[in-house]
Amino acid sequence: SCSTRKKKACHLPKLPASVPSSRTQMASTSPEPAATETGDSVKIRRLQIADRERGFLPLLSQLSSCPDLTESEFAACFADLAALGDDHVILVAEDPAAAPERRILSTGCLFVERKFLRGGGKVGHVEDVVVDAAARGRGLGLRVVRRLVEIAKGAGCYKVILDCTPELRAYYAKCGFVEKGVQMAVYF
Ligand SMILES: CC(=O)SCCNC(=O)CCNC(=O)[C@H](O)C(C)(C)COP(=O)(O)OP(=O)(O)OC[C@H]1O[C@@H](n2cnc3c(N)ncnc32)[C@H](O)[C@@H]1OP(=O)(O)O
Repeated sequence: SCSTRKKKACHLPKLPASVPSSRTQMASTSPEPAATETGDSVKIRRLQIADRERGFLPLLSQLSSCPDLTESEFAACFADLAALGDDHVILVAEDPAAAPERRILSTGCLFVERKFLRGGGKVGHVEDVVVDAAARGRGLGLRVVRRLVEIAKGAGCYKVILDCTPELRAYYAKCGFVEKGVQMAVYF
């Protein structure tokens, strides 16, 4: 939970040289696509700490339970995740023309898992993909997921996997995914 993270965040190890020390923006792995890619001004970039004020949490709450976090709780979670560098990438799509508190229109996350299998291989996990209800059907979900997959490929992952509902099969097929295996879970 974030309260656990909060405690840990006070004792973060010194970051390796490859991880930028910025406390406000997570590390970037490669250049972002041109802002005009889809013919509008929406730009895809790494999560910034200021995105708390731009509607990031209300957007996530369209996906699952996401109670508000205070500024310091948000900062603690951000610091914990930023310390994972390129192993935990959160992308957002920002519309600079929207109202300041509603600028984050889409988000998606990539977690890179290291394995002993495959000679110390890596697997990318795509999580927490959501597009604001008013901005769906404009290709934003596709852009964010494709970008996450590109980042996973660039990081040396041999595959990227995700869990979703049956209704989302067609969407993820458009993003390049094929159905494989069965999803199982234990909830606490
Ligand atoms: C791993 C996870 O996080 S799973 C959770 C996914 N998130 C959610 O379910 C949250 C609620 N839903 C959403 O946020 C959005 O509807 C998303 C993310 C599923 C799709 O985002 P959008 O921006 O609307 O999708 P986008 O416009 O990029 O669509 C890309 C293509 O997929 C298709 N598509 C989009 N959603 C769906 C759907 N639910 N069913 C079938 N096809 C779909 C589109 O028609 C489009 O196809 P086209 O290129 O032939 O026109």
